[in-house]
Amino acid sequence: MIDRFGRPIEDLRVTLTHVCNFSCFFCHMEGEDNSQSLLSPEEISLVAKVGIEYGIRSVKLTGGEPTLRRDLLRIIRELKDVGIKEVSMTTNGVLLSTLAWKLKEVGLDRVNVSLHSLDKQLFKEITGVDALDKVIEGIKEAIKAGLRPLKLNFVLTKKNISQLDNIINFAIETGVDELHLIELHPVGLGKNTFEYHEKLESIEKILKEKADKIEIRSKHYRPRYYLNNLVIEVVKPYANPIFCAGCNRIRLTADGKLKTCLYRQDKEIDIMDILRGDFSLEEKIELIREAYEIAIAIREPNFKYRVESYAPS
Ligand SMILES: Nc1nc2c(ncn2[C@@H]2O[C@H](COP(=O)(O)OP(=O)(O)OP(=O)(O)O)[C@@H](O)[C@H]2O)c(=O)[nH]1
Ligand code: SF4
Ligand code: SF4
Repeated sequence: MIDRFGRPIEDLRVTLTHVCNFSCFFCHMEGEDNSQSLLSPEEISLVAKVGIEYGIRSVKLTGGEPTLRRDLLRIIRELKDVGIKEVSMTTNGVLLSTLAWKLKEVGLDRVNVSLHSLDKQLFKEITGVDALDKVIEGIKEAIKAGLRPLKLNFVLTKKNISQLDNIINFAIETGVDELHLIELHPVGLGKNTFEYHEKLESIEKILKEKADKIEIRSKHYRPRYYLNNLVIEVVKPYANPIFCAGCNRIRLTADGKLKTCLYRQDKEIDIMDILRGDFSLEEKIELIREAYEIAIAIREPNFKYRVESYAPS
């Protein structure tokens, strides 16, 4: 089912918790307010299952840090059981070395791991935690366990731009499948730290010259540059109407809202009362269907017009 702008919903992005064991200075917290409430594995899988009727094929688990959920394995298993084709997770990687094989066993297909620096001191400055070695261990274990394609997330800022070449070399040597170069955006803490914003254009120019092959992904029309068995994907979500035109996702917040856009708190539908209300399963399913239909009807690209200059000078 497509929205008024011709965009399908295919991917459900689920915030499992707002708690995190890192404190990155740019954390966007998925555009959500901090909350204590948590949806249960059954509630999450019910929303996903109804979503399949509207086109949902994949689920991305995120946070906060999703590995802090004690019932993470059950959540993944239930999502696979209700028929979600691909379940992936975005993580800071610090618990991956102990969890990778268990995650694979219950059906997790792949992971994205954040890695913003290979310099220990800078890693700590960015994330607030002295955990670089542990994260590297986690990345290696996840590759061994077959959580692939394994993607590294590198948020480019003025603080870590000097790390980029090291990260590319590390990715190639370690057998990482993709490196995502992500632009800092002014959401969550990023609002107050946007002074560290760095444009990606000059890096993209070099990638264009060096790449063996260039592809455009249907999700967000993201460009993908092939370089020595590594795919470098450029993720420019801010003030980019092309990115929004290719947006195929809808979100389920930690406190039970169907959220139509990272940036929009005015375009979400609270379904907690449906999930926790005194209804039969059939009634719940019907009400969740109605919520999806409203969400699709009100969904719109956040950026519709090109903003040429948005970075602070
Ligand atoms: N504005 C906006 N930014 C997004 C969206 N999806 C991803 N991003 C940005 O991309 C970053 C990395 O997202 P991930 O969860 O690692 O990856 P993904 O976008 O699901 O991509 P794949 O795993 O490759 O499918 C996020 O932290 C955001 O900064 C989106 O729909 N809107
Ligand atoms: S690891 Fe992710 S969720 Fe945790 S603070 Fe960093 S950006 Fe935020
Ligand atoms: S509409 Fe644009 S800003 Fe909103 S979630 Fe989709 S890609 Fe992100």
